[in-house]
Amino acid sequence: METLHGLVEHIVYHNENNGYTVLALMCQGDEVMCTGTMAMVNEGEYIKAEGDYVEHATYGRQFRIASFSIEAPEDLFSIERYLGSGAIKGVGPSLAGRIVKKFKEDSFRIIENEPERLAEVKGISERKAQEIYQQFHDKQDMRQAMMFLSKYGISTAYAVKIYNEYGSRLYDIIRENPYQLAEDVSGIGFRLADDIARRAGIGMDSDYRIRSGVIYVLLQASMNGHVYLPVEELKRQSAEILEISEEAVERQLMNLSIDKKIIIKKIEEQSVVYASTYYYLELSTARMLKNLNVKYEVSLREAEQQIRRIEAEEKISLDEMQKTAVVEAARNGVLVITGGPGTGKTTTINAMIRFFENEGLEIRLAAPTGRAAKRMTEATGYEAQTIHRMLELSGGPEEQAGSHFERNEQNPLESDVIIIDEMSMVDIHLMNALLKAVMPGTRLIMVGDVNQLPSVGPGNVLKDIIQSHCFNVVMLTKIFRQAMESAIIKNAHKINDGEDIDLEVKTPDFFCLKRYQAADIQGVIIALVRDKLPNNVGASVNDIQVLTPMRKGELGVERLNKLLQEYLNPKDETKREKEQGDRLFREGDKVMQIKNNYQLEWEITDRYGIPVEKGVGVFNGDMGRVQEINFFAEQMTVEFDEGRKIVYPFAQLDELELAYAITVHKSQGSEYPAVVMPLLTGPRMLFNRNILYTAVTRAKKCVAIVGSEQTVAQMIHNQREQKRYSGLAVWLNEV
Ligand SMILES: Nc1ncnc2c1ncn2[C@@H]1O[C@H](COP(=O)(O)OP(=O)(O)OP(=O)(O)O)[C@@H](O)[C@H]1O
Repeated sequence: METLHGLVEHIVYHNENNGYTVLALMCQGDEVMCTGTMAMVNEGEYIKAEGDYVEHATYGRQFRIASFSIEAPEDLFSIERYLGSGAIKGVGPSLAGRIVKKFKEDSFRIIENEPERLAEVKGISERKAQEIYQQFHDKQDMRQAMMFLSKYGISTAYAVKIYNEYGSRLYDIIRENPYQLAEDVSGIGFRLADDIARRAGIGMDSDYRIRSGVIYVLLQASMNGHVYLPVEELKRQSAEILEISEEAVERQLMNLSIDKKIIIKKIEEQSVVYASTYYYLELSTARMLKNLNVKYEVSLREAEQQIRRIEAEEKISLDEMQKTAVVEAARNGVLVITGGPGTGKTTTINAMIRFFENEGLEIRLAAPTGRAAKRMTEATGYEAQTIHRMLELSGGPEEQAGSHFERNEQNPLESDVIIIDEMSMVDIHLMNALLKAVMPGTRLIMVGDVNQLPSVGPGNVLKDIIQSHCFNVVMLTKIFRQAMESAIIKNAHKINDGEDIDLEVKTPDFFCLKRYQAADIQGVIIALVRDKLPNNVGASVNDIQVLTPMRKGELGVERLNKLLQEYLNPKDETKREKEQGDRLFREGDKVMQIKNNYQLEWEITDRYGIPVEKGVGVFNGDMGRVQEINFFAEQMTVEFDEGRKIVYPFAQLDELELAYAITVHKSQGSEYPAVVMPLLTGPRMLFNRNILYTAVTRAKKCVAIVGSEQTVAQMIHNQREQKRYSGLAVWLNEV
């Protein structure tokens, strides 16, 4: 380790998120380039830096700072320079000069201890003197806080957030109840808080710890799609992660309930526990949906006449159920249309659009994902948006809390009819947000396939709405002749009905290559994706999607991605790589965003690189390609659909994953020209009908199964699904 003392001459780069800084330091007349994690450092400051010189491939000799501290400037010139550096807002070089001229070496002491005397300087009012003191003080406060927090192993990025949230209260909070952080500071969860608590010497049986742990378990459950947990399940899981007894957990449930952090309810004779927010989310969703369900007087005779006209114009003859769907859509505030592939959902939507258009009503179409919206637009010739966009999502500084929808109860959508496609993917959060923006008097038509996997986010919205029996539901069951010609659609329906499919016949659009060793299967997958399928289906290698039920194992997402990356985008001197934990990203890689982020900004540029459109938000399941890795700026640029480019600071790369292979769960709502699916062995919970059905229905032109035909048969007959705890159907019947 070496020590440098010097003046921060220039800050070349500073990443707000993680504190990573590149700066030029003047040390005895020499300029030294330094890099390091520094939350708070300003041009014009003196620092003492400890670290080592390293040789950087591109930027040459640099000093890598391991730790640093701010030193008081020694001479008048330096004091003046610091004050005038912009570190204190409202003090520029000339004012700094006047302050130093007046107070000389005493300048800092005066600012700190007798700030009122600053007003003796020309151009400084009493108020300004106070402001200068405040800023000077805040800076020192913050520095002190950073030092304190670093003792608890808290990174600079979190330290800044904690400081901004609590100010000087942070000392008490860290010492007494660091679990508070998990509630207030985005990005800090129970695990991290627990770690801090351990360092602060807080006991395993602390009340705060147990309460925070219980909330954490409920939050984890919501990430697995549950809106609540049965009380027994909650006690068991909490006791397990907290390593304490279930009785100790039970004692805190009452306290949490008194504090309104949780709500305990009875559902079908069973005691269940909700995190409060989820309870109110479900309850208000139920209320709003019920309020929307008004009946409209529509004469059946006139409606049928209308439909006949549409049939003639569109040269189509609607099936009885399709006609019923159109009539019911006109008569009800809320309508659900559900059916499998090829049962005429899109055709029905089209007929409805014509029907409402003829009535002079204003219509809006939307779907939960960008891809689904795009497909809806193509199929109807009517512009469809994502639900997020329709509700005018606008980002804010804090995840979730700061971002909000411009369209809500105060500013509802002005539309007579709203048609939502791919409803199975809508979770309780999005449903609630949607309903807030839809006023009674608007017709809401929800279209989807209830046999698809439920939404990734919590809730079982479509299924619950259907099972509540509170609304009109039209089930389309007939598969149209044209659709019948597709082996994909035929087999999808067989799978859904629990019938075996014939894997002996190989058709170009549906075949099974039998292999019984994982290594063989891997080899076949590579050959299919890289060599065979692109030509056969007329798509690029990147459009062909490997879907697997699992994450782990030789045929799980993680292993397959490493393998496919090696073969489809191999190491190459011209492609930069970035390792992040156990992931390796390479320029050109196919990647997927794995959580909703309402803040990340995207930009679409024209061919000269000039931005033509900007926006915020990237969502769980969005796929893109790594365009550039930039080590100097510590960031990676990913290009998503429609050319939306997003710059990820390296610290945020954990929101991305390779996507050559993805789980079937993540594929919901997307369609691919060809789907390749390894199916050998795996847990029964994942190798079920629902998963197979969802995977098969993602393919437009070709399904290639590689593995064991017996596994396929077992999946068709395994109706076991992962249970989802959600109460929407119950509240729909109670409100
Ligand atoms: N009433 C009808 N008479 C004849 N053909 C129809 C009728 N309704 C739909 N079809 C045809 O059946 C096929 C499937 O219809 P459509 O695309 O509307 O179904 P879908 O349920 O939206 O399917 P997917 O979920 O696969 O998109 C299409 O080729 C369509 O032209």
